Amino acid sequence: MMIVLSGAIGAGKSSLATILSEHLGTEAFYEQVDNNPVLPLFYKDPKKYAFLLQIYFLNKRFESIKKAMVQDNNVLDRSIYEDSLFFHMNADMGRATPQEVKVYDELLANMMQELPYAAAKKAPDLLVHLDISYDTMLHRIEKRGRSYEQPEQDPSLPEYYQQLLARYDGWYDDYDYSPKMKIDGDKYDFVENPEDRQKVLDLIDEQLRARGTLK
Ligand SMILES: Nc1ncnc2c1ncn2[C@@H]1O[C@H](COP(=O)(O)OP(=O)(O)O)[C@@H](O)[C@H]1O
Ligand SMILES: Nc1nc2c(ncn2[C@H]2C[C@H](O)[C@@H](COP(=O)(O)O)O2)c(=O)[nH]1
Repeated sequence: MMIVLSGAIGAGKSSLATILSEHLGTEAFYEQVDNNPVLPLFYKDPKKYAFLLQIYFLNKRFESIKKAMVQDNNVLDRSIYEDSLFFHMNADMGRATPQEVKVYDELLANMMQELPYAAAKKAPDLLVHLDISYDTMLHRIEKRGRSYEQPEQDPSLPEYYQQLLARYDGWYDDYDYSPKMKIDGDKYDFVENPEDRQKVLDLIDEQLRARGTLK
């Protein structure tokens, strides 16, 4: 069983990946963040580092998907399908050149052809999208405390976060690589509240059972 999680920054993907993998007895595969040397550089100088960061993420994501595919059961914290959303938004903000966009889009398309998803042999069994409001996003980013993501470090970040959330709405509506479901990340505190956690796990189990993925 392969489950992929999606959602904006601070939506709760890593937290839910841990909870869900423990619940299902599967392995969680996390995005490369704390040991990512390019991420702090990107936040300091997005125009200079947007393309490099994107290549870094794409390479790490591909590596992680290859490792995940070796296991039969896994949960992936963020899907490869969201990478392009981030990069195109940054490009639209003038942080990447049309040539960089072309190279990236072609590289992504090439790499996607190598994934078993492409042959529809092993599309994810379910995409679980964590939907959050802007206020929740800011609160969670603050709670987690990565310094380079804090709006006090850079007054342009609130606008960046708002744009990102707005793009996610359309992205989720258009996503059609696998079955999908949305969880209200404002409503359920699956990190601190055991009842909410159980409700979220029940919602996911229900979707997996309905599709015969979970007996
Ligand atoms: N549903 C939730 N309710 C309360 N706190 C949450 C929830 N989801 C995540 N958090 C908290 O928000 C912060 C960001 O969560 P994280 O799982 O790292 O998000 P993501 O991986 O999507 O960026 C963490 O401090 C986490 O404990
Ligand atoms: N420019 C991009 N930034 C990205 C991408 N994927 C993740 N990120 C950033 C956003 C956060 O600051 C951090 C980790 O994201 P979480 O949602 O896991 O907190 O990395 C990307 O493709 N491009």
